[in-house]
Amino acid sequence: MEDVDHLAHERSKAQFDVEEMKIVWAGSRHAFEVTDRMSRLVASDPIFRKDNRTLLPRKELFKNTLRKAAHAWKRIIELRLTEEEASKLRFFADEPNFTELHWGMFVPFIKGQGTDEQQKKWLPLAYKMQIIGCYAQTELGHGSNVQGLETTATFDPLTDEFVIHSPTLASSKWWPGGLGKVSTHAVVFARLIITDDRDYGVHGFIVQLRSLDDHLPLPGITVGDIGNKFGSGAYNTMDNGLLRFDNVRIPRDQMLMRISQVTREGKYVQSNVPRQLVYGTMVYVRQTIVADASCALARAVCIATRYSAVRRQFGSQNGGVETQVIDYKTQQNRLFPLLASAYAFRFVGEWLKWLYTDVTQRLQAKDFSTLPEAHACTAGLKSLTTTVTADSIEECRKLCGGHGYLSCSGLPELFAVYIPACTYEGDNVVLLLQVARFLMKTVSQLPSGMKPVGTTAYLGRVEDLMQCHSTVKKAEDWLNPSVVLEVFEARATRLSVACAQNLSKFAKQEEGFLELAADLVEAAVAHCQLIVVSKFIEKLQEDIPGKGVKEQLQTLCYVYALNLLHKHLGDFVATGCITPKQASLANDQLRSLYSQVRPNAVALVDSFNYTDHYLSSILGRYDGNVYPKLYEEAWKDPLNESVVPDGYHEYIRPLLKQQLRNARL
Ligand SMILES: CCCCCCCCCCCCCCCCC/C=C/C(=O)SCCNC(=O)CCNC(=O)[C@H](O)C(C)(C)COP(=O)(O)OP(=O)(O)OC[C@H]1O[C@@H](n2cnc3c(N)ncnc32)[C@H](O)[C@@H]1OP(=O)(O)O
Ligand SMILES: Cc1cc2nc3c(=O)[nH]c(=O)nc-3n(C[C@H](O)[C@H](O)[C@H](O)COP(=O)(O)OP(=O)(O)OC[C@H]3O[C@@H](n4cnc5c(N)ncnc54)[C@H](O)[C@@H]3O)c2cc1C
Repeated sequence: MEDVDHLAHERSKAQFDVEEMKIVWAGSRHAFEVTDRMSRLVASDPIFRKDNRTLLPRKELFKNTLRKAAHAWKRIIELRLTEEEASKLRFFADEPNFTELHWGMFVPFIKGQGTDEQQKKWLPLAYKMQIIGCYAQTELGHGSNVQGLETTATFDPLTDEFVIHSPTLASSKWWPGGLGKVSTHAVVFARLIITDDRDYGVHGFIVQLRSLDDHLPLPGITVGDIGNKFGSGAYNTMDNGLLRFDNVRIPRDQMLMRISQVTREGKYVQSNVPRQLVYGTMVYVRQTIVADASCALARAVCIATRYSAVRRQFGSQNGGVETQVIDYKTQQNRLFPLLASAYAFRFVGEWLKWLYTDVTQRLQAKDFSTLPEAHACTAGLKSLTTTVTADSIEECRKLCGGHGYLSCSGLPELFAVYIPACTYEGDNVVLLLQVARFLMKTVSQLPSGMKPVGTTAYLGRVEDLMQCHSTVKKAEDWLNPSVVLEVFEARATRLSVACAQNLSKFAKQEEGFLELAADLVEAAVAHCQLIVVSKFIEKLQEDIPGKGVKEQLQTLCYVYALNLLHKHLGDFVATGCITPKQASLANDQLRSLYSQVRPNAVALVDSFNYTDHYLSSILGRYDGNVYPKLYEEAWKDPLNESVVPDGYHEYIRPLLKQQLRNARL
């Protein structure tokens, strides 16, 4: 097969230093080097092959995942990889499996909620994978409403134990990843009941589920997989599980006791910390999901951009070549905002990581003041970025036309793997309602002179923002960060204030919340979009080296903001932040920005530095050699192993003969 770069011409048009942009995308030179090394290590190892995933029956698929996870662990030990390198290796192995929950939730939960003694006991076992853990919170009948969980943990003072029990079918644990077939232990969320029969609400407990000798469930435990999920391959590599307890006894010291304790005498002692800290692992994971959203979106956009540059339709003159579909303004209008969103989510993800680290340090110093904001930001940005990413993967599939529907485009499996992100770690609507509560609380405190800080600081300028009008007079006026920021702040303020005013008309605030939920969600989205826009603008204040790199990012930042403005025109115009004329100027400016993105588009997706192994897409191949490889791939399908298909003699031949006989009659 020829070895040429079909996209070389595209790459030659780039107006910026791609190698420097790769470093901006990775976050630092060090991060770039680690990511690059780990992605190549995985790509060159045949055990991490994944091109056959969608064709394997579930049992084989699952066994193969176990094999890969074991191999990944072996390589991590052999190569003495650091925690950072190991997590990148798992990321590029690119197959959801139990280790995500072990490292991503079980370990962080013990770190966050365990006492020093508990950490000393459990963490070394978990770090060496001598035990494998999962996070068992959700139940068959209860997911979003954590306070409604039914599993009980009743203290027995006679034996100094907790008795873990599933009182109803609805209380069966349902969904935890890694639970179905692998985990030996789980962090179990259960209602704490003490001898006085008082219910102290949900707490976390470490429960051993399976024997460390023969992997059989321990007495009183019923455990299994919940069954096949959406799509082929995809998330079916994960053993999401079900779990029931029949009066299972665990020692008292297996309740995670950093936040609250039960003494030997059965006394409940609450540390001087907010009870919401029991939800801390969710805050941590939501923050990581935002960073993952930019990776998944970038992956889909990389495939769609490269393919749009390869694919040609219409426009041939005098027998010449047809037009590259990336040159159509409609294609650009659908694709370039997604490219801009990938970068926007990357930077807001970076900032959220900083916010999370900051709040963690404050918590250690017993400063809980920024916890509500950290909760609102992680919940809101998790919701916003996963919703957009899930929708955008599907849009990228459509941008690739018919070929996008082939498994080997990589997009169907990516979509199937990604969409549950809109549900897990908090349903996206439920999370936006949490943001709305935070906003309503902030607005209600304004009259008392309370100065909002952090991401709600803009609400402190409520009087100005309720009245301001954009000064834009010509299209280029939109290319000004303060002009853009002001309209996003004004829109978010006006939507929040309108909700607060409407809420005040209800005698009972909770009734108002239920009735106005749809408006509240819109106000929350406006607030979250403002955060993303403002963090992109802040990123551009940094010193960014490399020829043309900052200019490209500036262009993408305006594409991101002006496209949002165009999509939510109703909000911006109805709240009087901009006039219809200014909206039309924004649209003119957006079109002209697309022309600036166009020559750089392929280089901008090259800057993600994804290997062909990670992309697993023929349409998104680095060399753009799409048609020969699609042709080759078709012949690999098991259906093409024989010229005449199995079933011909039973079903096709008799049918044809019957039709022939009928025709003769
Ligand atoms: C092609 C192949 C590709 C392969 C790719 C492979 C890569 C795949 C992608 C990456 C994979 C990433 C791994 C992810 C694994 C997923 C694992 C999933 C795990 C789970 O889902 S675990 C279960 C998660 N469950 C939830 O999130 C439940 C959601 N519900 C809640 O969080 C709460 O119940 C609530 C927040 C909705 C309500 O809480 P509560 O009842 O207590 O209610 P109130 O509303 O009354 O709140 C009281 C006050 O507490 C504050 N609060 C609430 N939560 C928090 C918090 N977390 N932190 C701080 N404060 C919190 C509220 O704001 C209230 O405050 P107020 O001041 O009193 O108003
Ligand atoms: C792939 C996957 C992996 C998972 N992994 C784990 C895991 O490892 N551990 C674990 O414990 N759990 C896990 N979960 C469970 C997950 O956390 C829950 O599914 C999630 O929290 C949503 O809860 P739910 O399913 O109860 O949805 P529901 O709350 O029943 O939502 C159903 C619908 O009702 C709406 N709704 C609910 N409440 C409200 C409200 N107050 N106002 C307005 N609308 C509302 C929602 O928006 C949604 O449209 C996983 C789920 C999936 C899909």
